[in-house]
Amino acid sequence: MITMALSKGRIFEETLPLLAAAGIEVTDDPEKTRKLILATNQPGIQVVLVRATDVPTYVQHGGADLGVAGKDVLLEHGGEGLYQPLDLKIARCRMSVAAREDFDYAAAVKQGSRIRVATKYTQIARQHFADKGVHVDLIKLYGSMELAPLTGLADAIVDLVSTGKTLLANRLREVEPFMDISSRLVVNQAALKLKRDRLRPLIDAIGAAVAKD
Ligand SMILES: Nc1ncnc2c1ncn2[C@@H]1O[C@H](COP(=O)(O)OP(=O)(O)OP(=O)(O)O)[C@@H](O)[C@H]1O
Ligand SMILES: O=P(O)(O)OC[C@H]1O[C@H](OP(=O)(O)OP(=O)(O)O)[C@H](O)[C@@H]1O
Repeated sequence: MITMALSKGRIFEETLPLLAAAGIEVTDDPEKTRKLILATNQPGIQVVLVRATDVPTYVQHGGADLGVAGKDVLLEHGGEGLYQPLDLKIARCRMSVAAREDFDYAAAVKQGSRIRVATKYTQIARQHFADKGVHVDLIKLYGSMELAPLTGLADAIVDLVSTGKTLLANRLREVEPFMDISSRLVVNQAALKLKRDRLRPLIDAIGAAVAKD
């Protein structure tokens, strides 16, 4: 059996056409069933539904042979034990610094003052500010990051931006987009060796579907 880990929502939906191009159809709808193991039209391939942030962990430890995860999630995880053969070019967005409209980010950065940044993406944020030589106090959050500058918890946030609607709705300004994000196919390195005959054609078919788009 080949097991693929996907998260519900945009990753599942945007991966479906790539699987279809490889001849794989998921026969259950994750929005209609409470099942976490979904069958496909191929008896030897199943899909498991996990949290987006858990996909690398499942694949790293062999709970799944392969999966789809955002670059953001992979950078936070570290990518240990994972082979990353394909950028699937789905779930595209960017990682940005955002702040209140009245916060002078450029001046704060130039003056070399310490800034307080709230984020779910502490590894990515730490690396970004280290590259800029900016002193930063990071505050780890698990969601609703937009609230942090509005309540005085932080000067700025590091978060994903796509249309910019979430920032706009909360009167925040994108002050520094710094990384393009898309989702990658990740494969367990041991599984790639042991199940190579089945995994390689699957990876190649998905790769061909990405190239066609
Ligand atoms: N607004 C967006 N537009 C496009 N892609 C996005 C957007 N937000 C997140 N993504 C990408 O999609 C991936 C999955 O996001 P999704 O919102 O489905 O899960 P999540 O809620 O972040 O994860 P979890 O359930 O673990 O908290 C993210 O890791 C990111 O790479
Ligand atoms: O720039 P935007 O298009 O507003 O997207 C950005 C938002 O999307 C993500 O959240 P989440 O996955 O909760 O948002 P969504 O599913 O509502 O897009 C992210 O954490 C931002 O809050």
